[in-house]
Amino acid sequence: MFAGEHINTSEDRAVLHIALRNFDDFKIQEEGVDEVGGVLAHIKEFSEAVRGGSWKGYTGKTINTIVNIGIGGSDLGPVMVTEALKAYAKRDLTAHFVSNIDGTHLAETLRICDPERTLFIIASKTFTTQETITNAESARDWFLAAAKDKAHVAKHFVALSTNTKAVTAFGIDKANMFQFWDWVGGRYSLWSAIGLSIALYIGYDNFERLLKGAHGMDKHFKETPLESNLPVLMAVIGVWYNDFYGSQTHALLPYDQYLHKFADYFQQGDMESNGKFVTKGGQRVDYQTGPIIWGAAGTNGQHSFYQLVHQGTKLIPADFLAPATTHNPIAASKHHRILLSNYFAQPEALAFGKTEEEVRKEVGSNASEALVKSKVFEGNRPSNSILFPKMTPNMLGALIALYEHKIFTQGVIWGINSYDQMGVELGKVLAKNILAQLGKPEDVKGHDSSTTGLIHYYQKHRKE
Ligand SMILES: O=P(O)(O)OC[C@H]1O[C@H](O)[C@@H](O)[C@@H](O)[C@@H]1O
Repeated sequence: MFAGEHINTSEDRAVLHIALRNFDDFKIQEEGVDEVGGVLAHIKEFSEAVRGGSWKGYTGKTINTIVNIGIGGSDLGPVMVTEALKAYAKRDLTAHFVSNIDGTHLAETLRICDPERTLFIIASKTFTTQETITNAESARDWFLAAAKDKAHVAKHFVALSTNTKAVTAFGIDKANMFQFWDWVGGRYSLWSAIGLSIALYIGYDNFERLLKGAHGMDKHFKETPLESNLPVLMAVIGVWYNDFYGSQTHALLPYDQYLHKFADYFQQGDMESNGKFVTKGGQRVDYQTGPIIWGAAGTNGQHSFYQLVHQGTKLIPADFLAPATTHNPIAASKHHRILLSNYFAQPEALAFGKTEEEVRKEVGSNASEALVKSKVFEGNRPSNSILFPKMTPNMLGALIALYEHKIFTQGVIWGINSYDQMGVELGKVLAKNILAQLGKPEDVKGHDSSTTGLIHYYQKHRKE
């Protein structure tokens, strides 16, 4: 990976998200790598102009709202990072993220935007994704309904993409385009131009700290002996439970409200990378590959799904993550102490449980056998605990890179290509065919009885 080899074999591409945060440290040979510094300089210049007020809207007002329009890797990274680092945000710049094609997502966002002070960021590696382009066109129509003159689009729309031709065809000036390259996978792209919304929200200096934190983990991963290599340790522990103990999922449980989107982010990062059933050589695997990633911020999960985690019939390896120091020490950090006491207690309970003997002592001799049995915790349920000083840009960068390299290592062990995503294509093609048939019942052709019946029901009951 670090040498720029085309390890994304099906697409004949290098995998070089590490080059986006390299700061000329590792020598990397690949076309475009030498342009990373220029794009970062453009991000710095632009974010400082918007945040400093020198970039004005079409009526001369400053920008106080950014709307990132993108989906998947062009949305989830910026969403997770801007939430995780909200403590570093200027509170006079609001960030919104529109991803779903459901008109509700854009409508509810535009309802609270002022066209004179809103900057739209059209984020799309391919600049062909149907949801993003449709949302971008509707946002442009909304803007022009107020601004009237197309010349004003340049002040309120920028693009993040590898596809210059499509960007200019959409009507965004090349000067307002922030470029990245094919060797940046969508789910690994928050370090690239896709991170513009992050730089606008927390400032370029903090965005750079995020990059440098990730670079530190890159160096650790590249240089540390396997037995002390954090991504490798997490990878092999995960393979151990996934492939030798049959666990089907892996829970990410951050005891930090700022990290409440962490599991959402790695649903794409892990499941779109390692949700594969064919090896790079084309053989169907006869072993388990990528786990189902899920999770929620603690302590909320404890009041939702921990019953199953503790006493269910599923083995669920879990990562518990927490900062030793909070950004919000309200009530003299009483809240943080309670949060952390739970962060320490849950893995202990999962590992060591409660024996029948301990339960009997608690409930007394009159208790029914059924009651005693229902209060036993079998324990022996595995978890990793990750504790770090504070949720800072540098630490978040290191944490994300830790998981990126864990995913890489597991993909290597499973012999799969972690960097293509053939599985997202079929649904798109079928949807396109169905879209063309939604007019009249007689247009509906070539589907199974269930799909046909559903479409006919929709055609009968819709009110448009
Ligand atoms: O950034 P784009 O090109 O709009 O793609 C958005 C998303 O589309 C698909 O779901 C996949 O290809 C994802 O990997 C990608 O992140």
